[in-house]
Amino acid sequence: KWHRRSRGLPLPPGPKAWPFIGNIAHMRKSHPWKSHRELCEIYGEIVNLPAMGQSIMILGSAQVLSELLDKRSAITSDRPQSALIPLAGQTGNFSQLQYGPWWRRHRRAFWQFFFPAASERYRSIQSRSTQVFLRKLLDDPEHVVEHIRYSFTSAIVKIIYGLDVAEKNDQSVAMMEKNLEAGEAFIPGTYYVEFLPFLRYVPAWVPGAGFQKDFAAWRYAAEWVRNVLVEKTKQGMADGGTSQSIVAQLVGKLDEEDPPRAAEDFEIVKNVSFTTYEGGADTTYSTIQTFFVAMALYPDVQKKAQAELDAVIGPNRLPEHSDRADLPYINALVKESLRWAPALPFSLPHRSIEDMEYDGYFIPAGTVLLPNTWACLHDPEAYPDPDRYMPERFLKGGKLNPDVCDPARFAFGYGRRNCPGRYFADASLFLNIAMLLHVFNITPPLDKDGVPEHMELKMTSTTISYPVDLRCTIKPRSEWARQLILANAPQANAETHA
Ligand code: HEM
Repeated sequence: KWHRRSRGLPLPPGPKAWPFIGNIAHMRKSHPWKSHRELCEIYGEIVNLPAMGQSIMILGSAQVLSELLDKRSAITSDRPQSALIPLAGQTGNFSQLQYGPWWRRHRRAFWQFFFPAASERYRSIQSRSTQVFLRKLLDDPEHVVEHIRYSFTSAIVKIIYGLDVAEKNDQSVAMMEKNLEAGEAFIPGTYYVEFLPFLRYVPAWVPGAGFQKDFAAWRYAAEWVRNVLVEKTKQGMADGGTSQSIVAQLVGKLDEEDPPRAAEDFEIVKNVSFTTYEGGADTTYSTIQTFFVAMALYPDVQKKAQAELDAVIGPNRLPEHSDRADLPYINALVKESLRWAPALPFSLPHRSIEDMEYDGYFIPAGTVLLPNTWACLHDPEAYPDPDRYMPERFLKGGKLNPDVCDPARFAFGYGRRNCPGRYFADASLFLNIAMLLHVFNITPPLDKDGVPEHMELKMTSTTISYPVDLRCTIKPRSEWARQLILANAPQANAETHA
């Protein structure tokens, strides 16, 4: 039967697999995108790496990604269904849904608010949250990580739910943060229940089953975010406070004449709002953090960017979205920040739903396809000297060079599952980078004697990867920059609404 299915074609090559556990050791390696690139150097652009009875293949080149995930997207856009998804409360996260009509309804509901023109509607909210971010950095530069988080959360929660987030002790933020922690469960090999699903039935009191407590807390947080925030928006719709939000618009379209359909659509409202925060939070957060590290390590790049901002914007105002076309170097910085240390180095796994052939090899239906995004963005042929942060690689004659492959092509994923929030994310990155560099100098951390400390880029080995060390010195460029921040800082929300 196998011979008929495969038509005698071999599986792609790969390292020798152990009986039953297969290549699980390869899956559990730290920074697997680096070790998997080494495997591709030995075996080729597609490597067979079965583990625990599951067919798994690494896709390690731009060519194979384009052929399998973009061109054959109709049969490679499914997701593997891990036992961890329901355990961690992520059943409502549509980025985890199987390819099919139910996923498509979610994606459509999302896309109507985030296609390129729709994404422009959020520019004033993005500007406001970035201005608050500048003010927070001015007052308290030590807590840059918390300020990045607050800036993104306040913008996205306003857009999705129409709610204001308090600066401190906001219950919604605490719950969303707890829910994001569930991402840890998906780091391959963290929990054995991923490979031995029967473990999910072991009660929490059994020695060694402490993981059940982690999962219960994540499930609680996920359900809280899915239900409570949507209810708050519905309450706010009565007095108009939240009526511009995505949730309010989706709720307004529910067909009350058809209760079963309305009930399904309401589930989609809850899932889409939940996924918007999950999809955008850690990714944008990671890329902005990477940008801070790059600026501290590459002062020449920073100076060039500031020279461009001085010439185009000047000292009397902050950059805006409408300045984008006049700021090619800043645009190059956005691209290089997405490339240098991608937020999702391994993207998200895809899964094939039909048998297929590629380059003389057989790829059976049900294979998990792992895209090595990091390897493509660090391919020395496409991006010479890839470990160096060098925005100039995207420029020619002072303009963006269309001949250099846009990192967005890899960083935002592939085919029908590619990131539907990419236009929103890109606008957010541009505005943050332009505003930050216009008013701040970012340099390495100083020791107690004021001497710059050693700094390097080290990324976490997690699905969404971010810099391990973000200590840097952030100071206003001069008195005019300080005044500009103060003059533009909107009042942040001091009260908790929860
Ligand atoms: C720098 C920022 C971002 C990066 C690098 C990024 C990257 C990605 C990647 C690699 C995927 C998986 C694609 C695939 O499976 O092939 C993805 C999926 C997704 N992203 Fe983003 N993303 C970012 C920001 C955002 C934002 C701001 C939002 C929401 C406003 C968002 C919403 C989503 C959603 C909903 C999915 C799931 C799509 C699906 O499965 O159909 N992302 N993103």
